[in-house]
Amino acid sequence: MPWLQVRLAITPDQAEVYEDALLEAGAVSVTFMDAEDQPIFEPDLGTTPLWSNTHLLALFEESTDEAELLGHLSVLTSGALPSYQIERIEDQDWERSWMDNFQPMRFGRRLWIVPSWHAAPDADAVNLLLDPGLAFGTGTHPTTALCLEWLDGQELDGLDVLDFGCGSGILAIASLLLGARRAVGTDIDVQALEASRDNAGRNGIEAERFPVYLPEHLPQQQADILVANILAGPLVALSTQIASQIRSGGKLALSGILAEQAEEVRAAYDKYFELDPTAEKDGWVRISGIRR
Ligand SMILES: C[S@@+](CC[C@H](N)C(=O)[O-])C[C@H]1O[C@@H](n2cnc3c(N)ncnc32)[C@H](O)[C@@H]1O
Repeated sequence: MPWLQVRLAITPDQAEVYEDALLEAGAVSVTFMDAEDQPIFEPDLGTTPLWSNTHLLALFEESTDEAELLGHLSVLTSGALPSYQIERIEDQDWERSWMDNFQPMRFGRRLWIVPSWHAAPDADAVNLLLDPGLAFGTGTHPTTALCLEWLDGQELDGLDVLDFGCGSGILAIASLLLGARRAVGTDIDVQALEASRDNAGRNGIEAERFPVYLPEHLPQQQADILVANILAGPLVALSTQIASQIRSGGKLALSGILAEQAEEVRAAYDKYFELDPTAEKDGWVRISGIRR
């Protein structure tokens, strides 16, 4: 059955009012989505935080009259309707209509991230097929992009990689497709581990080449390459562990760090690594280096 989908661009403080108004206007479902692939980390207990730019997607039955619906919403929100889009969508498409915005992207020279439902623009490139599921990591966020560009520039043939905070598995899978022998992923979120396994399968990577673990079960092995796109706080707290999981001469790339946090993170890693100059993209940075 086709549906009428209303998409509203809102800020977190508007969420409750608009969710209530949409339900009252007859929406059969209301979903919140990140408009910019921004991570939300460690919410305070008892809170349900939303992204600073959130999209609210509401589905109405196809027979719903658009003009009547907008009039009703306008009254319910005291005339302050935010910017909106209305479209008619097929039943099988509605959950995934947002994916239209996720297009193939190239990182560095060889690597493309290709949504799993899209044809690869360059069949001869290194194409990573991705369906992020509920986990973070599509390449649209600057922190992921910084790590993918770094990986594309490395000689990874035959190396072992550790992806700390693997999310969708994007960095580990990219490493494997770029020639790594094996990648290990770890994440505190079981949905991320599931998404990583699914995305590995989608790229023809056998489970033995990309085992994933909750941090408490992560084997204490040393990798040749370690990537960690987490956040400055955890990266500083984890610096000793992260350093212990890279062999001498191995390489590290960290991201999830805001430009103003770069010095604090560099200070925590400086004693273990010969650090490269900090790379920056849209206010986020990457810190990389070689294990002493
Ligand atoms: C910004 S996402 C990065 C995902 C993917 N690696 C990427 O680059 O797009 C950070 C991920 O780290 C995970 N995470 C946060 N703290 C962690 C910790 N202490 N140990 C392991 N994973 C952690 C989160 O659950 C999330 O999936």
